[in-house]
Amino acid sequence: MEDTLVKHKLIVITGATGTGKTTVSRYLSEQYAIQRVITHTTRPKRVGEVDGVDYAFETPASFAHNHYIEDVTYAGYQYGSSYESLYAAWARSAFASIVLDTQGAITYAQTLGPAVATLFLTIDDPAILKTRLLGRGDVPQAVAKRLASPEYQRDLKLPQALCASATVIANDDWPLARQAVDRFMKTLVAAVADK
Ligand SMILES: Nc1nc2c(ncn2[C@@H]2O[C@H](COP(=O)(O)OP(=O)(O)O)[C@@H](O)[C@H]2O)c(=O)[nH]1
Ligand SMILES: Nc1ncnc2c1ncn2[C@@H]1O[C@H](COP(=O)(O)OP(=O)(O)O)[C@@H](O)[C@H]1O
Repeated sequence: MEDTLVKHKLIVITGATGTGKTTVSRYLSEQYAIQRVITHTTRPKRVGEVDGVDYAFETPASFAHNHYIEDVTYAGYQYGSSYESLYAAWARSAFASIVLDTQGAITYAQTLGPAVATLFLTIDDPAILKTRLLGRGDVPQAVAKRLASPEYQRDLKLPQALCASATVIANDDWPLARQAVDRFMKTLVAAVADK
């Protein structure tokens, strides 16, 4: 494990629902060939989502069979990140990315230490998030349930435990956010090359 951590980086992307975590992880994959760590969930598939690409979709029974680095309950469903998925991503590229809630982001920062670089996404007016979720094609009842969850409220704010280490990116405007991601990547690549 020690050896693997020296040679690899994990970009943890966190923030509230709809702030653009998936958008950033797709951008990192397309622009920088950064592998996405596929996590597991019991929530129902949304329109357009593909099993094994967006998530490993599980039943409550099958969810229990994996080996998790951490797992959480978010808005009534289970989510977990497995060792198998992390190592599968790292086997294909030195950098990988994973999308987590803030609880998971704290666990990863504490467990993997300097191997982790955290991105926290924010938005100036959270009221816009509802429009984004509906625009994404989420079912209105699912959006209402998500926005009423304590996890949603919690993830709007950068947790104290990540204040010193996370890079905060405002995603009110995608072209500006994309530039901030590019600056973050430049710094990260330079830091790794320095070692
Ligand atoms: N801690 C943790 N959070 C996860 C995991 N997989 C997904 N999440 C987070 O669970 C939350 C809900 O994810 P999802 O249902 O896809 O909703 P979305 O954020 O609106 O796209 C998001 O904050 C995800 O980042 C995981 O394995 N562990
Ligand atoms: N800056 C932005 N302005 C407008 N829409 C955006 C922006 N960033 C992302 N989106 C859109 O908002 C929706 C939610 O983004 P997504 O990346 O799925 O968020 P998350 O993974 O954090 O829930 C998607 O339809 C996405 O295309």
